[in-house]
Amino acid sequence: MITIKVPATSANIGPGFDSLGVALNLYLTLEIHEPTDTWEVIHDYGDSMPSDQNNFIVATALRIAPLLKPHRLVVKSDIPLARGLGSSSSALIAALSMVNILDNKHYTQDDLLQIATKLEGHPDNVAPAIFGGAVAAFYDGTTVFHAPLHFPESLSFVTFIPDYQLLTEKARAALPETLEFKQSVAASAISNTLVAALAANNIKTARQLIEQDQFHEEARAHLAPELAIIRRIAHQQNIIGTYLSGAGPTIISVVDETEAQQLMTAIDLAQLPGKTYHLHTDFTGSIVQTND
Ligand SMILES: Nc1ncnc2c1ncn2[C@@H]1O[C@H](COP(=O)(O)OP(=O)(O)OP(=O)(O)O)[C@@H](O)[C@H]1O
Ligand SMILES: N[C@@H](CCO)C(=O)O
Repeated sequence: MITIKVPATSANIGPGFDSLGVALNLYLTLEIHEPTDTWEVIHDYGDSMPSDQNNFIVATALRIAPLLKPHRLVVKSDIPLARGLGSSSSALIAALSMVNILDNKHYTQDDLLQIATKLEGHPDNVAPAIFGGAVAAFYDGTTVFHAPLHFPESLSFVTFIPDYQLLTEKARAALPETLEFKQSVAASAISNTLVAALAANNIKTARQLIEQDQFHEEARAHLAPELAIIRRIAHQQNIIGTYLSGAGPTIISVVDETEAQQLMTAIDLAQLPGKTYHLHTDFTGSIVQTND
């Protein structure tokens, strides 16, 4: 049996829209079992999720390798669907890794990134899902350019996951078609300076910028009302900053390890519709294990 393990991811990290992302310690695993006459996908997502060739993982694999031989697959995941934690990206990477193995494609990580980004449309979930850690990336429509993004080791992620879904498609539809030049320059400079501040362990500057997104959070605020609420709660404490994870509705507060529990307690007291977790960076990225 072969097991593929892919981490969750939190994209944008505030002002880094469609560019910055970090892998987190929630995982999807895909077990490839014996060959079968037709595709079988065993999962615990319920009846709304297909269990045959129509399952997103199989359908993605067949887009790349239409003649791939059917197998029995077992999917387990603690990444909630449509919450802004990269569930679709984890499934996509698992599918491509399965093709790589079953069809002997010899894809490199960069090959996986180029294919996954072309399918997903933006690299900020798939890049950290593949490489692990935090990544800065740019996709020009043909090629993905990427580089590791340094996150100070002491930082972790207080993660509020609402109990409702928000499909990325809906959250992207809420975005403006254009952005005025002066605002675009500011939006870009904020993201650039945040990256430099994180790289320099300059927490003071990072704290001033992580909540200054100009690209997407305002346009999506009505779709993820907990962002403003949790920001107000978190501002009572000395944390780095709070942002909309990916396309939402998950809200993440970047905190020093020692401050996490105090913030989680304060968020829980607000009795918002969802659950709070203390997550950490996954530095490994997606891996393939062969179990005899
Ligand atoms: N393990 C899985 N197996 C099959 N389909 C999946 C799986 N995970 C995600 N999907 C598909 O992806 C959809 C969710 O993708 P979507 O991009 O809307 O949200 P997300 O990836 O969880 O969040 P974000 O992209 O903002 O991080 C699900 O509704 C389902 O169709
Ligand atoms: N950058 C993407 C991430 C989606 O996971 C968005 O915000 O729509």
